[in-house]
Amino acid sequence: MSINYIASSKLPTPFGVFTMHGFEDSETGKEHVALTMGDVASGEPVLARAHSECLTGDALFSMRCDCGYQLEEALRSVSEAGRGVVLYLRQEGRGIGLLNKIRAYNLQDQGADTVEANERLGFGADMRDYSMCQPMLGHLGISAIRLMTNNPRKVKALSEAGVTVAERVPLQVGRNPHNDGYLKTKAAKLGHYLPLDTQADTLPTHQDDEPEGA
Ligand SMILES: Nc1nc2c(ncn2[C@@H]2O[C@H](COP(=O)(O)OP(=O)(O)OP(=O)(O)O)[C@@H](O)[C@H]2O)c(=O)[nH]1
Ligand SMILES: [Zn+2]
Repeated sequence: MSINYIASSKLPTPFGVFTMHGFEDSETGKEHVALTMGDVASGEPVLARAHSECLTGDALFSMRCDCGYQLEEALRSVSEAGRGVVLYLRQEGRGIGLLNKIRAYNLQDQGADTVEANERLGFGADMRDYSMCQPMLGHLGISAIRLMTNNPRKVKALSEAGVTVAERVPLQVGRNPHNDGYLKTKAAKLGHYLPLDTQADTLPTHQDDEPEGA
């Protein structure tokens, strides 16, 4: 694993102006991004998200998963805290790539769950690698994070990769009738801290937000 820092720029968003830092993994050619806001190098644990790419959820408004909602909530939370980092990691489809994820979705359309679909295609349930995170955070001067995730395996993997996770911050947003089964499978088979028995629509989505004073 060899992560090279390439360049930084401003990134204005609906949640405020972030600084975008681009990195390249010279072994895989993957291009990763970190968005920061505020003084992240002060030594105090930094509110952080390690977000795995999901083209369908992050960019195409898919309701099959919770990724897009989580990305939006993470950016909003960092902005509200005035300080934080979102790592956008280019490991689509839990590491199997976009086209294999579409193959997996096709199997899910026929009744498989998200884990069974990966396995039928010959992949593990989760093929991700977090070894780029410590070098990216290190470059930004971040020594400890408060990680926004529902995935205890992500906390463990990051810790094993040399990142100090001072705290796990839950990130439960975007449950809807289309992703309810997927979220239940994540809780039952992948160990995510998500309610198993909650009906869809009982967790908040940004679309459900009421205006102030309503
Ligand atoms: N193979 C596969 N990947 C999926 C599927 N649905 C979402 N993904 C990918 O899963 C990744 C996100 O992982 P999740 O398991 O949803 O969540 P997580 O990152 O482990 O945990 P959180 O930090 O709580 O979000 C992204 O790379 C998505 O592209 C699916 O059905 N099959
Ligand atoms: Zn997704």
